[in-house]
Amino acid sequence: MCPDEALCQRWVSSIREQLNAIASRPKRLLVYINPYGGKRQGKHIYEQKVAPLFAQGHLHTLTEYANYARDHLKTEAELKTFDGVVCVGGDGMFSEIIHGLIWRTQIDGGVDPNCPEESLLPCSLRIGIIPAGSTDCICFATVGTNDPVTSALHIIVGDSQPMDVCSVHHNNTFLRYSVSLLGYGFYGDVLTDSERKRWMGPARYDLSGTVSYLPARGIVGTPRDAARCRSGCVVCQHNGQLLSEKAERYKVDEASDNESDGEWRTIRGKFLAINAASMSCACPLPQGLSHFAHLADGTTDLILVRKCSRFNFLRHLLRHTSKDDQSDSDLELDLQEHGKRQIFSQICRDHPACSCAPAYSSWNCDGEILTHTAIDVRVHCQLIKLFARGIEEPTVFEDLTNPCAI
Ligand SMILES: Nc1ncnc2c1ncn2[C@@H]1O[C@H](COP(=O)(O)OP(=O)(O)OP(=O)(O)O)[C@@H](O)[C@H]1O
Repeated sequence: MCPDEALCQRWVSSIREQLNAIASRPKRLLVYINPYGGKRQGKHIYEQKVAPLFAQGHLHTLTEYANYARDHLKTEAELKTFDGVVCVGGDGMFSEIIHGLIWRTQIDGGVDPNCPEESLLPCSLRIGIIPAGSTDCICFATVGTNDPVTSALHIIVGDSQPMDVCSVHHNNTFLRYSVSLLGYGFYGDVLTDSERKRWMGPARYDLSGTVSYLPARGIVGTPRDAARCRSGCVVCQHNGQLLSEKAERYKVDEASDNESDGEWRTIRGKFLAINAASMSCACPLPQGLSHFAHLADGTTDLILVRKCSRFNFLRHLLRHTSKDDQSDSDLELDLQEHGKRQIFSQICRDHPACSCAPAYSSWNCDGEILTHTAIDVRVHCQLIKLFARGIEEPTVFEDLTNPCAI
């Protein structure tokens, strides 16, 4: 609102000028709206909050059934006529979009998505997420807030945030793509058995497993260096550059095998949980499974939780809510307090181990159950791009404890 019309016009033309100067703004978007996600507000959120901000000419579709958007992107969608794809929904809808888009990109480019060794082609269309689901974890991890208008503005100005994607195969069959958490044991059972609370008794497991992995080499950053992935993350930029140069070298010299990637390592044992976190998996609280994981550094954080007492397992889970990582000593001290120890002992007594429980679990792949146990996981560095710019650090204006800011 502005009483002075001339001033108002100056603002409008100034803003238009600025927007026109941004070359990366999308002109035509393909929008999928899940009317049934979260609190069933997707359509309302899009119509009331987002559509009025978008220019005319975008194509929006209400999904008609689960996997409608995925299948449409895989086959029918005229992708060449769009500059980006927007999903209005939650993490499940986002997963549909990446499955459709990645698959289509490989088929169009002559890459076999069923082959676990293939280097996948990056998707050229960026993806926007208008949060309208229940958890909206991916939106939070890439934007820093779950607000439809903020997300719409990131789309309008054409922001770009690269993101790693893991492909998951069983033998030579493609199973799923994952961007957040792959978890076997505890996190698989939370999904399948949450009502029966079987997960409360980790001692019931006797999950003997073999995990083979290729340690990240030559890149910067470790899961314990306390460098959080934030807007303009230098770790992601550096590693993305390094890995794409390496991929180019492989292309030139087909004869070179993966020797220079280093040696595979194998760990055998009994585990309560086997997790691969490709992002911090943080919601506003708790801080996430792997606090210092990066969105686009070409690696996934492997978290192996060996068989331990219930008490220690609960301590491990509680540490996810703290600001530091698993080595946080304050929390250790906290838990030594007599009262808390008593509470945990009570929980453990109330949920005794079930000796008849089967000694297998399921993989939880970004919230979906996988039917196979033996899987191959490969990280594809910066395979997709989002209309986002990563989580931004609070500016001085948001620091209300700073009197200058007020
Ligand atoms: N028209 C539809 N009818 C039924 N299910 C649909 C339809 N469109 C999409 N879906 C499915 O609904 C599921 C849930 O949707 P969505 O992710 O939007 O919300 P949510 O599960 O509440 O949010 P979150 O995943 O963030 O917790 C998705 O797996 C998606 O495949």
